[in-house]
Amino acid sequence: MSDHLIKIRNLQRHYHMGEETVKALDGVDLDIQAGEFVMIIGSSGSGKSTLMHILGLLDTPDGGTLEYNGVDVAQMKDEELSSFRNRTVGFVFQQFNLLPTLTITENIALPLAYAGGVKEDNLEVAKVYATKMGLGERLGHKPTELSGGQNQRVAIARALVNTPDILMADEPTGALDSKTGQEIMDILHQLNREGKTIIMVTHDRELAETGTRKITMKDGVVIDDTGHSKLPETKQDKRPEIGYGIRLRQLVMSGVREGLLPHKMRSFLTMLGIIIGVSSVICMSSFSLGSKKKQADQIRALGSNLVKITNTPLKDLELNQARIRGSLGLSLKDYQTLTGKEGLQAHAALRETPMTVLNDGHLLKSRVRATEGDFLRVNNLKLSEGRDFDPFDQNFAAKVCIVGSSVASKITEPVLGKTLTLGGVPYTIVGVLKNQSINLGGLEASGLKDSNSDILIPLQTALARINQQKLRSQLDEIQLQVKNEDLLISAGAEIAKIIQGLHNGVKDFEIVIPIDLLRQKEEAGKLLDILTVIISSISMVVGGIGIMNIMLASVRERVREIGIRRATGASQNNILMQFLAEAIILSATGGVLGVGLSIIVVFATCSLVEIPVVFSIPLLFISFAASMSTGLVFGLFPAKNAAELNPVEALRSE
Ligand SMILES: Nc1ncnc2c1ncn2[C@@H]1O[C@H](COP(=O)(O)OP(=O)(O)OP(=O)(O)O)[C@@H](O)[C@H]1O
Repeated sequence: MSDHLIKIRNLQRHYHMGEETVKALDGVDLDIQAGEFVMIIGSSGSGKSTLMHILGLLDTPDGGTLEYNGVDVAQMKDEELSSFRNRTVGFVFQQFNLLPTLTITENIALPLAYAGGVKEDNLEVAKVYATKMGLGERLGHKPTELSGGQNQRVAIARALVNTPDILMADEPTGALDSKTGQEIMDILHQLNREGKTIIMVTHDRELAETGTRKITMKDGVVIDDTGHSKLPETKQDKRPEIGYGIRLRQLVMSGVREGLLPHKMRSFLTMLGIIIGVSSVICMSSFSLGSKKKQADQIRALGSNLVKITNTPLKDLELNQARIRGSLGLSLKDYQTLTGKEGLQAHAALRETPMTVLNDGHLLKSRVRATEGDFLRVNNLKLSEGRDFDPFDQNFAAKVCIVGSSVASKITEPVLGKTLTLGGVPYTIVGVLKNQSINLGGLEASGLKDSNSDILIPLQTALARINQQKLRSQLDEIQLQVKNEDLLISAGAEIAKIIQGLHNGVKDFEIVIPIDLLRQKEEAGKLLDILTVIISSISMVVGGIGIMNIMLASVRERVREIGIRRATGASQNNILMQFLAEAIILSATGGVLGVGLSIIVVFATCSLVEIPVVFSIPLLFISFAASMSTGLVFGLFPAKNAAELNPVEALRSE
């Protein structure tokens, strides 16, 4: 342990400006003991402030050694240096160096925040110090609302709040009138009497005489050193040791208050890229999910687990060749063969039978379809009244029909039992179908149609009437409903094989699996999804660049603030985290606004175009996380810039 509080040997600090080298300190040797009141005097440019900055560990020497209580500060890392500035020294500057956005209590509490204190406690301690300095009435004021003398008292309170061993004052009365200056000097002398070591730079020769020791500098060296008597070291109350570092909540709050709130419009515009990126990806995904769900629901509403075998109408030569090769087109035999297979839940056969339909002698626009099997069940059709065809109707080719809801609406009540004339032959209405309100936009290729304008007749009745058409295949469609949706594709392949065999290899049929068509559409839609992600990512990158740009500007604007924070004990890490927190808050707020906006847009649009509202919850979280990461990635460079600023240069900036 050294006898001296401070011991410096051959201290050098040179500034290089082009060819020229300014030797601000050119070999200073000095020992300072605890309890001294050291006045440093000298002409302008003699190196006083430079010495003070090096003593306060705000600047590093180019040569020589500086020891505090025998510890060489050259060995200290940034965290230790910052902790030292925070706890061992307190600075008072000529220009006060208070943060204009903070109240005086908050300014005084700043070193406590970097000492890791709890905010509420910090403010209480700060109030005690403010009151000690006669500022009890002005606790909630901002520095711009106080006089120069009051501001300097705030600065002294801030310097003392962490009960440092040494107070360093650089021209503390320089910006004050003589009366106020005297008051400040009285405070410093009182502090010295209480045991505080004080090192003060001054131009004032009279003031210089009031210390316990006077050091005169010229051209970077000490030319005179008078009056240093060994003083009894006084014990000072130390604050209990607490972990060094600032709390995350305080970092976030200072980011919001000093970085974002003073520039609300700028902050909002900066967020726009993120808002657009996040909301566009969520909206596009919701629209795509919603329309997929709607189409899947529609397909299921028209009969789930369906495999349809449709007859391919052939013409002329092709038709003749097919018949010569032994294929009669889709036939009852095919139907009977297929329905004998396992794994089916229900089945139906269908033949389109275009006919003129007359109701009471008036033409009725409709589609006549001859059916066999569980046509109603397979196609998810329900009867609103009457009955389905029974085996008797089929076996005896009964002239009965079932009408769709819109056909029924054109017939005078009661509909059941009425007669319609189909192709000149009267048919009795035995059943009426329930209305099927389904919008088939985009899925016509699946062969799905609503049945409201249909008139169904028994297949055997139709075949009995039109058997003479030799070249026409018996059936237009066979519908099979399989038990297990997962087996649809394999069932389709198997069915194709069977019919190919029955048709002697003639490919005059087609297998349609409606739900598979939807899957194929989804596959095609993936390109759009990828495109959306790419566009959103570009938007995020643009947003990120916006954030980086604004953060760089913010760092440039706040260089002095950074210097003040460093002087009160902020480490490089604290500054880095502060600006990073600010960038992340900016982007995360953009993310939240983007998510909020997308929810509004999705609800509004979906209700307008009648698609179900579907959100991918993981995507909401992913988009938000992506926005936060954008802030992290693009905020890192400006935050690093801020952290690496030289504290002295930062303090000197205007
Ligand atoms: N960042 C810098 N770059 C170049 N030269 C510098 C820098 N900082 C200080 N100097 C020079 O170093 C010398 C000492 O400066 P310093 O500020 O320590 O003097 P001072 O005695 O405190 O002066 P004053 O009383 O006018 O404040 C001066 O010549 C100054 O121009």
